[in-house]
Amino acid sequence: MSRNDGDGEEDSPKPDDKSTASISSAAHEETTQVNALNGGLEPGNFLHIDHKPRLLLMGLKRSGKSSISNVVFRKMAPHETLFLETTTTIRKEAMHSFMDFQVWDLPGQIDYLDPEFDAESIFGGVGAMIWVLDAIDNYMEPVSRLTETILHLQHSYPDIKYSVFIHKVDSLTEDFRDDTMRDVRQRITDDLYDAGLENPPITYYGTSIYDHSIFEAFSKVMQGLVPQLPTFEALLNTVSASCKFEKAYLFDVYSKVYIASDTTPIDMKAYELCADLIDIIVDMSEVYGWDRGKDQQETDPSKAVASQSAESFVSNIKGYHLYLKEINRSAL
Ligand SMILES: Nc1nc2c(ncn2[C@@H]2O[C@H](COP(=O)(O)OP(=O)(O)OP(=O)(O)O)[C@@H](O)[C@H]2O)c(=O)[nH]1
Repeated sequence: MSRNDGDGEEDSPKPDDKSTASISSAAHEETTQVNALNGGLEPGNFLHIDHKPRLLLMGLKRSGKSSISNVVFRKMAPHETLFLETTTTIRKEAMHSFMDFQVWDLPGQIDYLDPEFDAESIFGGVGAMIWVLDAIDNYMEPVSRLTETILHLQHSYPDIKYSVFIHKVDSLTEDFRDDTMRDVRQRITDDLYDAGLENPPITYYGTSIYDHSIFEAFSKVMQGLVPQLPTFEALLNTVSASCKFEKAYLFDVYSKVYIASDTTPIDMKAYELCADLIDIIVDMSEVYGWDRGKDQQETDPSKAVASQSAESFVSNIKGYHLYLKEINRSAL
């Protein structure tokens, strides 16, 4: 697919044009609902059946956890989240990409630090925890709940990586957003320092479901769980250098989370355009696509890179040329 903007630009990229490759994985999602109570979370049952890195979405009620999960993994329109009901069960989203992830949305009303609670069933095997903090609400309680949680878990589960999504920042002015982010960060750092934990492994992101910030933040968190990240980055560096791309991403098409990118700085405008292009391609393939014998592709690497894979080129959109090429795990 290509487009000429009418000012004489040709469809093919020129060396000095901005070209961005988004290389996307064939992936699909599945969702399982499980009972949040201990009885429904027996280790060895579904928890440890496979060793997919697990990512937990935690935070107080109404902070926005389910909205994030629905917008990123189920393509829910952001305004539809206004009608979401309180989550009472753990919701699992599985992402089958170059690496299989599980994302668990934990109900806000359960006290996971209760000694009666079977912590191993939730936190055993967790790679990363995202703490969703509502930036437009009083954040004293979520900050103290987060620090309690980290202090409680740090000895038994020292490998968990923590991220704080300072969420709903679309409702804040830019200045207030920066102040809020600084303040939240300072409070968490101070509280943990007072409790004896210096330099906690926490990363902070300002997020909103109403723009691409949530996808960008999720991508960064996921990348922290990809052991092959340096290899992917090196491969993407090679692709960029050989093809004279300004930036190359490896996307999971269904979530628009990028598993890796080359090591040049992220250009948010280019990322947003790539994400929009993926939306268009996925929507069009749902209308005009055909069954491509997925199983055969998965098992036969030579067929995986055959001509049936999706490919798209968009010329000179806001000064960028976008090239999308579908690959899947067996092609690597
Ligand atoms: N302005 C704004 N509102 C948001 C955002 N994300 C979520 N919301 C709203 O926040 C409200 C609560 O969202 P939920 O996703 O149900 O919150 P939750 O954390 O899952 O709540 P529980 O299920 O009770 O634990 C909804 O009305 C959402 O529309 C955001 O980025 N910006």
